[in-house]
Amino acid sequence: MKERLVLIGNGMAGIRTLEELLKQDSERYEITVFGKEPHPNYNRIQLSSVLQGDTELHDIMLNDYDWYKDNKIELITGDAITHVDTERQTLYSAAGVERPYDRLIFATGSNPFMLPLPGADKEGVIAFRNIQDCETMINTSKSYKKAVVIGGGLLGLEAARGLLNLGMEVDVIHLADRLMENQLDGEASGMLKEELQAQGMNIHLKKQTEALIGADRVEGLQFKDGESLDADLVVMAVGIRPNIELAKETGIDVGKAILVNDYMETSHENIYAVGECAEHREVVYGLVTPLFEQAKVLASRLCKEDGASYEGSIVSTSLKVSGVDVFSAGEFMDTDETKSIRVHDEFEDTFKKVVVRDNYVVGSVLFGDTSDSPRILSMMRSSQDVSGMNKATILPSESAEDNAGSAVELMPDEENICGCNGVCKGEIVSAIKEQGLTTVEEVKKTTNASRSCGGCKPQVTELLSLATGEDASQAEEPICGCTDHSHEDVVAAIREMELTYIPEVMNVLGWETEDGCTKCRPALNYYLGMVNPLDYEDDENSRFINERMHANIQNDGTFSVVPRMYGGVTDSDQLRTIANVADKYDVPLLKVTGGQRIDLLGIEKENLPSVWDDLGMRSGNAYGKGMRTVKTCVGENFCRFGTQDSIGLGIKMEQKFEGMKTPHKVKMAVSACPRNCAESGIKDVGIVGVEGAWEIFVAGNAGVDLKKSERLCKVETDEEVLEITAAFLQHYRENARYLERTSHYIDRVGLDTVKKVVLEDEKEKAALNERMDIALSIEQDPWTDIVDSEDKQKDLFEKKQVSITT
Ligand SMILES: Cc1cc2nc3c(=O)[nH]c(=O)nc-3n(C[C@H](O)[C@H](O)[C@H](O)COP(=O)(O)OP(=O)(O)OC[C@H]3O[C@@H](n4cnc5c(N)ncnc54)[C@H](O)[C@@H]3O)c2cc1C
Ligand SMILES: NC(=O)c1ccc[n+]([C@@H]2O[C@H](COP(=O)([O-])OP(=O)(O)OC[C@H]3O[C@@H](n4cnc5c(N)ncnc54)[C@H](O)[C@@H]3O)[C@@H](O)[C@H]2O)c1
Ligand code: SF4
Ligand code: FES
Repeated sequence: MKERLVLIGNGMAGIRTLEELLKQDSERYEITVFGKEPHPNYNRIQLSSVLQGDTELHDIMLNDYDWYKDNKIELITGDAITHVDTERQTLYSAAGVERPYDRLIFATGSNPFMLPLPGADKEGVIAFRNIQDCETMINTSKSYKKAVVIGGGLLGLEAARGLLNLGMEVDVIHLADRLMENQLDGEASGMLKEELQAQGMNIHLKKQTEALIGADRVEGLQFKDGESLDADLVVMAVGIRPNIELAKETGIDVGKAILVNDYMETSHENIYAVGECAEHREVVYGLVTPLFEQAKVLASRLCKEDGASYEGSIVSTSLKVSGVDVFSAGEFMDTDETKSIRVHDEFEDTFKKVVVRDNYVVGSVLFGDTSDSPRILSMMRSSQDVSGMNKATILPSESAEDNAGSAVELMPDEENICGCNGVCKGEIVSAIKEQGLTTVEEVKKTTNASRSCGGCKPQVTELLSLATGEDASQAEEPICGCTDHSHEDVVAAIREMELTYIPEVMNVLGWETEDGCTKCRPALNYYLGMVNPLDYEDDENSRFINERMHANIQNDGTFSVVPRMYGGVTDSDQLRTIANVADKYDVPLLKVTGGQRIDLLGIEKENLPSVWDDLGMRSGNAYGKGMRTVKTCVGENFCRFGTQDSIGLGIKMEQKFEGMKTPHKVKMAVSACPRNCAESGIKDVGIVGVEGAWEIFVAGNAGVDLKKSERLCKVETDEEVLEITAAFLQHYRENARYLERTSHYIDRVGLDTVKKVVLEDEKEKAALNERMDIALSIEQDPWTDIVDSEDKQKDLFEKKQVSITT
């Protein structure tokens, strides 16, 4: 019989230990994992990127449910272990689950430290540690304005940048006299403060909070110096505390955390600890690089008695805030025993400092240009004696590098590229050459490089380009972890092999998982529908919840309903109907949207079909990957400046493209003069009236990644606008990757490529229009469809759903 191994804590260190263990001996243990959070293992580090709008929540899963299934691991999520009986070698959970163990791993991580201030229990006072915190911040930003972050360390500043991106006003309250005082000296910290202030953060140093004020919800902060500040949201980021209560109650020796030896063994036989909950040689780590090193050692200990030992780690950090490059490692402050080399370039706004003690590099701080960080870290890790070196060469100037080749090219093979996962240049290059890797995703899968914070992705991409001779930044990436096939491969296969349904695509292309995942299923559903519009039967279960319910789910589980109003025009009958529906269903909030529509918020799920029926209006498709709205200005009908009928054209466009499905949402606008009141300059398709003609702009984007649209052409008639818009959108539908906005698509392929087809090739323009007409010919109003079908209503509103909720 196999030994039973139980892991408490389904986080980054614990699961990395299992991954390493499975690599060494996949058959040795029968494994059970308990995780308090209701998710499979995700990349906690990337919560900052999710908050900053660079990544979606569904992209940060490291091991989805299939991974556990495929490796025969029993996973129990949303349930905490509350008691360990070491006599009976049995664990007990909060939900009453009981499991025996032969070996037990504590990987319980940390809890965020919450300052015990009066008022700290008020609504709106949170930490930043998990998916729920991240969702709370995103949702709060939709209704509130003022955020205050307490703590100007790594976490606080990453949270503050995220909240700024979400459109909130942000104040950072910091206790020390400089930001990131655990990582930066005064000079670098001062430069950081200036940069963050320029980005819009209000930073308060040497400020101590005395109380949080407000009724039920937080309304402000009271400081020790008598000052106060308004706040709708307070995020505490003042450090973490190892989660060791359970270990303590079990009788395991603890100090600051669970005490472990060089093999990650605790004071109890067959009980181990790894990650932030472990204390090794008086050090508790709070970064993934050392935790992954511990994981490797523990895995080898679990496989053999004479495995490697853990000797401690040299840690380095980088702040993940876009536009700010900061790196810090080891001893960064000057002392009587150290000397430092420093270069402060006030023209380029960069600062570099390397600290040397007894002829060894022991620390560094880099600001503005962190390209030297892998080399410096490598010198620290290998304890390189620099006594014989010309000290100036420790910090080479950029121009010297430019002449001699890129920094990555010049690195020796043993130098680390990926700090988080400890992967050196030689390892990556051999993997690329020996296994014929061509994409960053493949390198990530094979070597782990770039799997955590993603900070090393540019270097990995450069190595790929150097090794393959191709520009790897343009390489096609696999759709997701279920397959090695790229979006382009899959679309080509669907066309060439005439594939017609999702399981067939997965089967023919050798998918690695049985049912795919939340990334590939919606993409395949879109591609199949795009290639075979007349024959493909849409797979509702492969859609995200909003698209399946034809309404937007809100933070309290209710839905928002936006009826279609072509061109943003309504009349008194429609308004009366909407008002009657709002009264009948006690709609808590009626709101005019940015797209000039009326949003009925707070509708209960079971009332959706009757609300749609009572409204008698078509769906505004405000929830889907497809055409959303055409916003219009009043134009020549009423405006003094208007020379064109913007409303008329807007309505024609909206009627033509209503229901169109696209890789991502598409927003349009028509303004009747260059004053641009309908904001045509930030839309996927924006039309602007000029004397006797229309200018067509494309690929604009509002939101987090603000981008001004690019001018496609100028035409004279409404018909030409419709024809060129259809050709442009069909080109986008056929060639963009699923979830790629028009702005990213044009960035990738270039506007000239699109112009050649859409403007210069009459035959292709006509063919694109024809294919667009076919696609549009099958679109039906989804609300009417559901209202008219009892079966569909039962299916959607009575049966329990298999959901893709993120
Ligand atoms: C927003 C953010 C950004 C970060 N950025 C970086 C970065 O850029 N670089 C870096 O190196 N580090 C970063 N970190 C730190 C890094 O994420 C942590 O060091 C790492 O996740 C710790 O791993 P762990 O497995 O020890 O703990 P965790 O990932 O916290 O996992 C522990 C898990 O155990 C569960 N658990 C606890 N008690 C029980 C119980 N009794 N029963 C069942 N389950 C239990 C917890 O719910 C948790 O899911 C960041 C952290 C945050 C919050
Ligand atoms: N990029 C990264 O590597 C990264 C990003 C986020 C989080 N993390 C890790 O997550 C963990 C938590 O991060 P953190 O920034 O909360 O911890 P931290 O301990 O690094 O920083 C906490 C900061 O809060 C300040 N502080 C403490 N009490 C305060 C008070 N009363 N008022 C105002 N400020 C106060 C401290 O001066 C300190 O600078 C750490 O282990 C960190 O390394 C790392
Ligand atoms: S865009 Fe020009 S025409 Fe339209 S409302 Fe504004 S000023 Fe008037
Ligand atoms: S350095 Fe963080 S993933 Fe490579």
